[in-house]
Formats: sequence, C-alpha cells, structure tokens
Amino acid sequence: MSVKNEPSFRQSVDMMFNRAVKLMDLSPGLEEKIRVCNATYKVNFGVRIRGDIRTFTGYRSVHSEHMEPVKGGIRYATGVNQDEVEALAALMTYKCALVEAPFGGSKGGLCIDPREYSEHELELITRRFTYELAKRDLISPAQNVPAPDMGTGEREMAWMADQYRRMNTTDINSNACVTGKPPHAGGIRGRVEATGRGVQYALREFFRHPEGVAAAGLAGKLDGKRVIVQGLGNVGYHAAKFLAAEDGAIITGIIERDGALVSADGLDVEDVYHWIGQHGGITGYPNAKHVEDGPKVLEEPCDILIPAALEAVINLSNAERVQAPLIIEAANGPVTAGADEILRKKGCVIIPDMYANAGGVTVSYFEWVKNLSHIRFGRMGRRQEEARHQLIVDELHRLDEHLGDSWSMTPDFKTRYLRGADELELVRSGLDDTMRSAYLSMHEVWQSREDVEDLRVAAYLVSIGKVAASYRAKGL
Ligand SMILES: NC(=O)c1ccc[n+]([C@@H]2O[C@H](COP(=O)([O-])OP(=O)(O)OC[C@H]3O[C@@H](n4cnc5c(N)ncnc54)[C@H](O)[C@@H]3O)[C@@H](O)[C@H]2O)c1
Repeated sequence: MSVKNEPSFRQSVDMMFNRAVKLMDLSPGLEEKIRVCNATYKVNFGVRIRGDIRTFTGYRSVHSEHMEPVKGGIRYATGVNQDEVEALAALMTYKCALVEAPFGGSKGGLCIDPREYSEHELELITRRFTYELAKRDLISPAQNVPAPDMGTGEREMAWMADQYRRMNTTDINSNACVTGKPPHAGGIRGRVEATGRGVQYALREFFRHPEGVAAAGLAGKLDGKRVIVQGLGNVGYHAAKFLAAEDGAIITGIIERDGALVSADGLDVEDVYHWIGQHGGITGYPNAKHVEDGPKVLEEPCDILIPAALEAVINLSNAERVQAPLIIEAANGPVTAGADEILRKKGCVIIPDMYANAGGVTVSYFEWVKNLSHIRFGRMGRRQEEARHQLIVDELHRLDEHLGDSWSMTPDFKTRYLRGADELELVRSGLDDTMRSAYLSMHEVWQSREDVEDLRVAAYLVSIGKVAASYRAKGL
C-alpha cells in the first residue's frame, strides 16, 4: 500500500535506517552495503486456470546475505510490488539480527487475491511459483528459506516443500526449504501462532519495565488494558486471543477489510474469528457495534493499538488523530516514517515491527534446525527423559481422572501426545526467552543513550551493529 505524498514503503524503511546510522560510527561504504537490497528477482509465469492461461507476477528479493540462508515470508496479495518486497526483505535482515536468528533477509510475494481461486487452483499456482523460484536457488534449505506471510499459511508451505522435494529428490534436507509447514508435514508445533504469541510476549516484557510503561503514560500491567487490533488474520487473531484469554486485556475494537467492530466491554475474539471464517468478513456480526469506516477506529481511544494487517495504515493523514499511547507493530511497516515522527512528538511509544513480529522467524528458526537435525526438536538426554517420564505418567493420571472416557486414546498414543507437548513447551520457552532478551538489548540502548529517542532507533542500532560486525568479520 502506498500513500499519496509520502515516501514509499522502501524509502520509509531507509529513512528509519538513516535515523539510526547517523548515531553510529560506520564507514559510508559499509552503511550503503547494509542499506541496499542485494537483488530482486521478478517472474511472470503462466498457469492454465479454468481452461485459459493466466499470467501471474511474483517476486523474491534478497536484501542481505551476510548470513545464509536468507529468510523471509511469501505474501499473496494484489498490492505486491518490487518496492514492497524490498522493504520487507530489509526488515527481515534487521529482524533476524535483532533476535539473533542466523539468517540474512529476504521476502517474496505474488500479485494475487487468493480469495478468487479455488484450493486446487491455488495449489497449481503455488507449485509453479515454487518451481520458478527453486530452479534459481531462491528456495533452498541452504540459501533461501521462505515462510508464510499475508495470504499464505501452512497449506501453501506444505505445497512448496513438496514441490521442492520433487525437484530435488536426493536432497535429504529438503524439508528445511521452507518453514511454517504443518506439524504433520515436517513443521514444528507452535509455529502457526508464533508471531501472535511473540506479540504477547513482547507486550509482557514491555510491561515488566516501568520506565517504558511510564514513557507511554501508562501504568500497571496488561490486565484491563483496552486494545484495538487491526486485521484478525494469523498474527492479529492469535495476539488478540492470547492477550484477552491469558493476560486479561480487553479487546475493544477489531478492524477488518469490511469495517470494524467495537465494544467497550470487550469483544469475544474467538467468536468474531469464527464469524469471519463463516461469512468472509465481520459484516452482520450480531454481538457488537459495527463501524463502516474501519480505519477511523485506529483513531479511537485505547491503551494499546495493534496494527496487524497492512503497511502504511498510520500515515500523515491520520497520525495526528491517533490517540493510543502505545502502538505495537504486529504488521510490518504499519507506521510510515512521517507518521512515526508525529507520533513520537506526541509522546506515543511504538514497539517496532522488527522486534514486535519477530516471533514468526524465531520459531521458523527452530523448525529449520529441527528439519536439518532430522531429530525431534529438543530431544532430551536419557536422565532428563526418565525424569520427564514420571511427569508424563502423572499427567496421564490427571487426564484420565479429568477427562474419563472422552480421553479415548491408547496409552501409547497418550505418551506420544505428551512427548509432542515437549516440543510445544520448548518452542514457547525458546520464543519467550528470545523476545525477552531482544527487548532487553533494545531497552538498554533506549534508556542509556541520550541521543536515542525511541525503541525503533534502539532496535536499528542493535541490529545494524550486528550486521556490520558480521560483514567486518567475514569480509564482503
Ligand atoms: N504470518 C506471519 O508469521 C508473520 C510474521 C511476521 C510479520 N507478519 C506481518 O503481519 C501482517 C499480517 O500478516 P498475517 O500473516 O497475519 O496475514 P493474514 O493474511 O493471515 O491476515 C491479514 C488480516 O488482515 C485483514 N486485512 C487485510 N486488509 C485489511 C485492511 N485494509 N484493513 C483491515 N484489515 C485488513 C485480512 O482480512 C486478514 O484478516 C503483515 O504485515 C505481515 O507481513 C506476519
């Protein structure tokens, strides 16, 4: 999405980058090397759909190869263009560096509205797009590892992995060519909700630090905070659901493509999500007030605003009217560089995208490692296994007592089920740990340096520092 009279998404990311590098001591050459996108590949390919050949345009951009493979999602949306994938690829570089996922940055996209195609047609299109990318090493376990993004999910990743495998039958690591696959097709438990879960962990960590909370003019914890979410897709749905169910936040607004729902008493996220699933939008949802002009709800009073849909939704045209004291950028680039400045001057605290939505790539990293190691993630040593065994036996007793006949599985399956739960526990604790330590690294810079005004610049300083160190150590 581009906004009139504002820099493009790519330029906006560069302006934010420039604000940070001004405070660093990098040589101009290195600064330029980090900023620019290494390469962007554009493909136009044909697929026979409903008896006729249709041409689709796709992109894969590689921003930085200071670490390989490079990593980043593939987006299916009509607005996909070169500027957008390059901006998103750059953000991936900074994001991976910030959370210490050992990847360079990449991103891809296909200009398509997936709602216009049947599942079978989407599979044909996805397989063809995968073929086009994989034959140029733009999908490869060692070089470029996509993941889900807007408009794609586990299903598309499973098709991509299968297509890659067919093209590389002797590659024993083929499963690691994409992440975000379903757990029964080489994925990892906890990946599907990882980005939303990461948003929750990021907010929890933010509220552990009184200086940041006070800077936003807030107090206390997440409990009772009024939250507005834009986009009830993968990221927005999971973030809203976990914040409401586990932290006592009140979801007072949900903004979707076809308007917004508002309720001062709080919306039932699960109920709204199911309504959207059944009806294709929020229109007609009976248990809340419907606001036709959805984006207007971004300006409503609340404690925390979570844009979790598109880029540039908070821009020069509405930033002045945004009332939220705290914005967490679950989406990539939801605040333009111009809006960022306005909000900063108003005292709004922004938890920046490169940190806020890093949960996805963090758990993708776990999945990639699991695929490469060909071993169950977090497989334990014998002594730990024995201790764990006792816990499993106890847990089985507990489930038998509570669930009785409804827990109608064989003891063997129960054991395996609970062993599977180990993976989820490890994923969650690894994600929590990552989100906490990445926050601390930004927070420390934000609070200790007078010249660092906000968390975004702090995040850029930390991540650019790491990318620069990597280039210096390895040479170019
Ligand atoms: N999926 C991930 O793991 C992941 C990881 C990191 C960042 N992100 C970022 O999060 C954002 C959302 O991604 P997602 O995976 O949740 O996508 P998604 O396709 O699952 O969901 C997007 C949601 O936004 C809604 N939406 C679309 N246009 C809208 C509009 N104009 N106004 C209001 N709502 C609108 C859609 O209806 C949908 O419910 C993107 O910026 C993406 O880059 C996603």
